[in-house]
Amino acid sequence: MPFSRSLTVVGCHSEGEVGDVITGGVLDVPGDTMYDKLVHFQTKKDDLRKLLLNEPRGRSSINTNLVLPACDPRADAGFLIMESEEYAPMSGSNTICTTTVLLETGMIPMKEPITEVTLDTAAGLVTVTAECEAGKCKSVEFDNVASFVFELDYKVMVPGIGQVSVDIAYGGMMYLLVDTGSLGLMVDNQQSPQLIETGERIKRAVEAAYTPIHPENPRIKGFSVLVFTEPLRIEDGCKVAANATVVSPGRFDRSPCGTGTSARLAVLHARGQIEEGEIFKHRSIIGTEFVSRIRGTTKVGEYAAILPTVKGRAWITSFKQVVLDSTDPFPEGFRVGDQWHMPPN
Ligand SMILES: O=C(O)[C@H]1NCC[C@@H]1O
Repeated sequence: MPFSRSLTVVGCHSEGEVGDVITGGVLDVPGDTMYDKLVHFQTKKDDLRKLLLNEPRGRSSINTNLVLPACDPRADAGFLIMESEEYAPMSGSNTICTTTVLLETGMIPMKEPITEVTLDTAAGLVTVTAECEAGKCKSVEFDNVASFVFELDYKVMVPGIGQVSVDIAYGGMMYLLVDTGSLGLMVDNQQSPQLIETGERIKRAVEAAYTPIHPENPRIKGFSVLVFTEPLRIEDGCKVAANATVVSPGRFDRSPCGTGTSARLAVLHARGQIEEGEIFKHRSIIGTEFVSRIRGTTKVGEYAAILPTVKGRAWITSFKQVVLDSTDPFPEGFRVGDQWHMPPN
């Protein structure tokens, strides 16, 4: 066979966001922690992420997860999250997809009605509780890592827009949160091009002025994602908000974004707008929902932090064998500006 790579991949999406899972074809790599393994892939084996996420095998709006043995003996499995521009330390939609694939394919035995799984991620241990019935994960709830606010109402001058006020928070990835109404915009699919362009511009302007650094793992630094927020509303007695999450290089998260939901909960708590135990439903650009709450509080370095719990669903979409022909001229794929937001030179 002329193939230089052959990978077993289970296709999956969580509330619309694709989080495919590599279940075979990649050997474990050295590293004492999952973050060390993340760095190994980032610096020595980034061709795998590019092969799967770039065209022609991928597209701008997908993620791929790699299941690996856990480093922490308390965990059932480890996994690394590959996104278009980075390896995310943690991700909500990808945790829900990975858990669903691990349980529905029998890589970890499913126990009905509830299966508890501990996953080792680059951001730390994450406990997951899946509601299971007839071989299917009906919902997946994860106890995310401690989330906290770096800055509320940080002011930045954005070329072509003017002064913008942003909140800066960590929810497993580094977030910028911007009130959509403050820019005269709305969370609305019709406004997508404007939201994407504005979001990427704000991100670049804040990046030039501020670098958030995780106090307990300084290797986690710099911004990943921007969330356009809408004010809280009350629906059937619950706090609800829509969001549009701009993932670089400039596309929307199709899910409500689990780490973004965690960052939003940290901001809402810091502003006194939500209390421990209250339900917060976060809606995506396509109207899908994650249900979340604050399960406790803690500290991360000097920062007051919350412990977020987020619940959503995922569905397997395919079982595929992805190959690289050794004569393929694009072993790391390519990007084209009609589908990919190309950053300015
Ligand atoms: O759910 C999340 O946390 C995310 N979805 C894709 C981008 C983020 O990782």
